[in-house]
Amino acid sequence: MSQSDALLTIEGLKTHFFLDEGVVRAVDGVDLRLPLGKTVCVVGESGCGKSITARSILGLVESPGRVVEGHIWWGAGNGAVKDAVANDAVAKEAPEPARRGGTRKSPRGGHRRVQEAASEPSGRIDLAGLDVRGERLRGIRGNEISMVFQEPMASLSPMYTVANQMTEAIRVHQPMSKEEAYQRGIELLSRVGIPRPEQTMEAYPFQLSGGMCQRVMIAIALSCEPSLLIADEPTTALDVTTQARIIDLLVDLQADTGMAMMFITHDLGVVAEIADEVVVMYLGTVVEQGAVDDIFHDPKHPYTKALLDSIPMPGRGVRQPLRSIRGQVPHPLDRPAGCPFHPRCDEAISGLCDSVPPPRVVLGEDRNARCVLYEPNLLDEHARRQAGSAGEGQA
Ligand SMILES: Nc1ncnc2c1ncn2[C@@H]1O[C@H](COP(=O)(O)OP(=O)(O)OP(=O)(O)O)[C@@H](O)[C@H]1O
Repeated sequence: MSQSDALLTIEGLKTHFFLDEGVVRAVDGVDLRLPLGKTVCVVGESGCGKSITARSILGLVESPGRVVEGHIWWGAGNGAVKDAVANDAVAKEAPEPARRGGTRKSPRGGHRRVQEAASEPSGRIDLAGLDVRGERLRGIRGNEISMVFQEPMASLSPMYTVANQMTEAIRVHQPMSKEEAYQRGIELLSRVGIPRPEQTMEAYPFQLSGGMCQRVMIAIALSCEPSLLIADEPTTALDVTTQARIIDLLVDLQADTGMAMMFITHDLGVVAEIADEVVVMYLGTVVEQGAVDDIFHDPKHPYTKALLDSIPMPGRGVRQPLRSIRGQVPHPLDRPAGCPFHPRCDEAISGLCDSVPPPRVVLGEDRNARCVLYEPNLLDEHARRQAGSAGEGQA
């Protein structure tokens, strides 16, 4: 992926919580890129900062947390979003529907707002620099970038019908009469596979199943035809069959609209099924990012290897036992020096990994890992130092 293909680029993002007990460095130097029109899955054990990274993008981090450093660049550089808009116009005239990735089939011109947003002198907007309560970020949130959360029931108000909530959400961002918004709501509910949308519009959320509520939330998220949908473990609260249906729905919608998707999950099976790229997070940093096949077949970071060793994989053989990752993710208040993964790492180098923050090493155009094992200069220097101190010991 070239720089110009990135819809969202996060650089050195730090989001900290300022507690009486100390500073929780929930996100502590995240770098990642989301390409236009692709699905990027973010994985990692509980507490490693996946949700807070997503919330930081949208300015939804609650006090006492806040973004303290870094950039969240929105809108592709070098006019790529504008190119996508132009391609979109071409796609509308072409007989074939738009393809997965890059451009989008949008009967309503959903990229228009990104184009306006990207028409800054730099071509991109730094979301980290915007006032979290300001108009600008509110305009982008739920308009260009939408989010679907874990708990659909908690995201919908039990006091209002689906129709109330949908029409209100639609009218916040689009100039429509109540009647038009109602009709649009019905269209959206059928699009997310709700069989009797008129009936569902009149229901209260507590009258619907968890899966139906999540479909309603997805319909609301799609109402503005976002360029990016962030889905934060959208199926965790649902039973297995419903989980599979919701994931299929998201994949279909993504292919249909060409929106990019940032999908946060613990489930590596889902990652294998839907991801174009994978971001692996550990204790507030991205330890590896790459194309899904590379990550699964040639993982570089010891943490990625350990995660993959802990799940059943086709071809591994039934007799080979699964290995759990030893130890636990440390609390961010108790962050180890050097590489945060070193106390649990089978490949850690004493005197190096426990003291030197690991560099982010670019391993290919779309591939990077944050680990000293891929930085020959550091390894050589460490080996020289070791040899030097061994020599002194003998003298
Ligand atoms: N309001 C808060 N106050 C203090 N610390 C917080 C707060 N919210 C999150 N954190 C801390 O930030 C860290 C990252 O949390 P986050 O929710 O992003 O993890 P996660 O990777 O999404 O985990 P999970 O997979 O369990 O959702 C955790 O250590 C968490 O305890």
